[in-house]
Amino acid sequence: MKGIILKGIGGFYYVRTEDGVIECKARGKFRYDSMKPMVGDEVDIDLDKNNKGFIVKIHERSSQLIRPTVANVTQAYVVFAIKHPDINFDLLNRFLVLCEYNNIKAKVCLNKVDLCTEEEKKEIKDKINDIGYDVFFINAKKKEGLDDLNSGLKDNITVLCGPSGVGKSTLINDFIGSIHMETGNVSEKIGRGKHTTRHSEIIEINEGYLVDTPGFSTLDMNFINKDELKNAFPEFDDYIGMCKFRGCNHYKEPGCAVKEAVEDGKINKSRYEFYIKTFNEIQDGGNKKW
Ligand SMILES: Nc1nc2c(ncn2[C@@H]2O[C@H](COP(=O)(O)OP(=O)(O)OP(=O)(O)O)[C@@H](O)[C@H]2O)c(=O)[nH]1
Ligand SMILES: [Zn+2]
Repeated sequence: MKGIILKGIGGFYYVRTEDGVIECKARGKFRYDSMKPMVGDEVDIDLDKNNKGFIVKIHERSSQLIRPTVANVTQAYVVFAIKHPDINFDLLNRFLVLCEYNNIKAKVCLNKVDLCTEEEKKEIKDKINDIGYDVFFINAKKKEGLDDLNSGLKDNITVLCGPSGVGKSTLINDFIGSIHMETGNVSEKIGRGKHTTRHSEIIEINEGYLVDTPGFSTLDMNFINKDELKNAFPEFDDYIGMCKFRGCNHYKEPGCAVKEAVEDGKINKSRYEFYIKTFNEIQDGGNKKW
């Protein structure tokens, strides 16, 4: 039987299958393996003669986050506030690069729309669309503008990320609150303390899954090397193979198609500058902690 791990506590894994959620243990081989089951894993399970579940196979992962520890996240809602705190574009770019690096599709959610004017909205939207990402304006406090984000959960494992104070917890509660109201199971999710350590979990919602804690906290600094960095800018993809030198870093090399595209205004200049700044932060040859 196939399923997906919703949560893991104390050696037990709760696996969503066609026949409901089944409590499973991992077969011995996984305990000694570096590849332990993770929340989000697609697994095969067997039932023994006492109807106890065992994980017998873990399918290949498309992505693997460390904090929270969740496999196969497909999508990130990258949450920033329009104001309070103001958008820090450097930080936004970091989140976007981390998403690309982790093979996760990013959608930019701009919260606290109640605090800005239409002109301000347009200006920010143009800027973010220009670097190639969709923008969703929301008011998490009043649960406004959430329809597209709610329907976007379908068929995805979604994590919310973004800096402190932008409304991530409010938004997670908006999503989870609606589902728990539907199922009448409100109590479990109320009063989730900020400082209590808890296991992460993916919550079934709108035919998809939502990671119930924010990911990529600003403290999460991933390892990334220069080639991985280059590949984390989707706007460079159109120019792959067009630079004069193979393995061009789009930096000081002559005949660089990416640099030409920047000069022609086809690639956003501030994103390119962010690329160069980050490139310089990464030491030659090896991985450097951001
Ligand atoms: N004006 C306004 N305030 C909001 C909105 N959404 C959330 N807030 C407020 O913003 C503050 C921060 O919200 P949180 O949900 O705690 O933010 P967070 O991103 O989870 O913050 P951390 O836990 O520090 O990472 C709270 O006081 C919220 O009430 C909104 O749409 N408009
Ligand atoms: Zn180049």
